[in-house]
Amino acid sequence: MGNAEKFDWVRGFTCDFDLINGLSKTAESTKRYLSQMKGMYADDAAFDKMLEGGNDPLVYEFYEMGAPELPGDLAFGTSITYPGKVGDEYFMTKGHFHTILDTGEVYYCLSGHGYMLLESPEGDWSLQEMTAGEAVYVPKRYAHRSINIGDTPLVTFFVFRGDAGHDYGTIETKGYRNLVVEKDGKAVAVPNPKWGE
Ligand SMILES: O=P(O)(O)OC[C@H]1O[C@](O)(CO)[C@@H](O)[C@@H]1O
Ligand SMILES: [Fe+2]
Repeated sequence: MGNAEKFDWVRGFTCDFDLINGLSKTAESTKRYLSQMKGMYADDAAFDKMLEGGNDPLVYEFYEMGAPELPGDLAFGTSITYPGKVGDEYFMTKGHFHTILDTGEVYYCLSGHGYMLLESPEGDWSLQEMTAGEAVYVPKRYAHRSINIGDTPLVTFFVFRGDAGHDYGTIETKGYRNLVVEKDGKAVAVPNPKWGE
């Protein structure tokens, strides 16, 4: 049974999410493996090397609970980005704009350490630091990507409008203007050499 049928979106329901690892015993997660992110990391050689020998690390997973795609419903769940790097670039989600660009989102960090990378279509961007207990507001119009800069899973709980939708087109074609890499043991933002390609 899929998540949409498991939960009563009309009369209400409860669902568990672990505070440390973010996983649910009730809902099924959606998993994204490294092979599904081809071209998204700056270092293609390091990317290909990590997939050698049939390896395909799990980069992140999240819960699509099956919220009705309507303006009055709320999609929510946890998102778990695992620790790791491709070359010197930290593991991250693909990231997306909302199809209805004028819709925001809230993320509350349950555990781990990372950044939410925000970027508007006009190129305004920022990194919002996430540690347990911090909430990040993703304003309408901003693309958002979670980046794990720690060595434990980065676990967040998110909520957004049910009909917002995910627009991956821009991110998959142009990318983000900046990347977050490890330099001298620190996480720093650097210009994305592939941006606009
Ligand atoms: O869209 P991406 O970057 O693959 O990541 C999915 C994440 O975005 C969300 O849709 C929340 O915006 C969650 O489902 C999950 O945290
Ligand atoms: Fe979103």
